Amino acid sequence: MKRGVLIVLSGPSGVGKGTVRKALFEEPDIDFTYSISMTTRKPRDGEVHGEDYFFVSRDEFEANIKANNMLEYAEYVGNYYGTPKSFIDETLASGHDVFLEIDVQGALQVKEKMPEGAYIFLTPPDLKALKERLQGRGTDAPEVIERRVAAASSEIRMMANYDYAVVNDEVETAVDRIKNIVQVERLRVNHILPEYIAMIEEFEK
Ligand SMILES: Nc1ncnc2c1ncn2[C@@H]1O[C@H](COP(=O)(O)OP(=O)(O)OP(=O)(O)O)[C@@H](O)[C@H]1O
Ligand SMILES: Nc1nc2c(ncn2[C@@H]2O[C@H](COP(=O)(O)O)[C@@H](O)[C@H]2O)c(=O)[nH]1
Repeated sequence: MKRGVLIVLSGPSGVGKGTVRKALFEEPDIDFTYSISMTTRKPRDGEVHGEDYFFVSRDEFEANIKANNMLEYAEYVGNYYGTPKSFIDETLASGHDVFLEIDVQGALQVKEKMPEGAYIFLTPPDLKALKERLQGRGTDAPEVIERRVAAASSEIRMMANYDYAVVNDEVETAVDRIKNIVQVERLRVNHILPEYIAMIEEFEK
């Protein structure tokens, strides 16, 4: 069976990753499996355990790190965030595409381990717009917003390590750009070749 495509959407906090991901998942021709992250951050109003995140204590998160259960993890503005590993392996092996929405530190860790994925950096039109989006979201205290904007400057420099850059000027345009990227990914030799190798091995038995 052909493995699924691993799609990693990353970029600074407040750029619109969650907004773009939700709009993408509503498209009728999209059938990606979302990887639910684990975090020690407290839930925001309306966030649901097991849907938005697995909300856990610091002790529980650290036990998962020790048990080697995390594909990647990062400490971001005072909290742990990470991707449970077994879910990713099993979903890709079953032929389903997996979509990760994670920060820059985490995305680069995943790229080291799984270079075959599509690494997409979502970028704001400019830093003023980024700050306004964080303020407009109304979920973070002013000092947290300052820390997130400060982190964005160095994160944007890390764009060089990604395969694709998508500007989130308009949500619908960003969604279309990501859909085009995934179509190209399906044509990459590293996605198609393993199926042919398996076919040849079967044929030569
Ligand atoms: N293209 C856009 N134009 C204007 N506002 C946008 C756009 N995309 C997202 N936003 C707004 O920006 C704010 C931040 O978006 P969102 O929460 O999706 O960002 P995020 O990158 O997922 O943040 P975090 O990494 O902190 O979870 C939201 O209020 C959202 O409505
Ligand atoms: N390295 C990881 N980063 C993650 C993961 N899940 C989410 N995130 C990123 O953390 C920041 C802050 O998120 P918020 O929900 O508190 O606003 C943001 O950039 C997320 O994309 C993960 O599993 N690993």
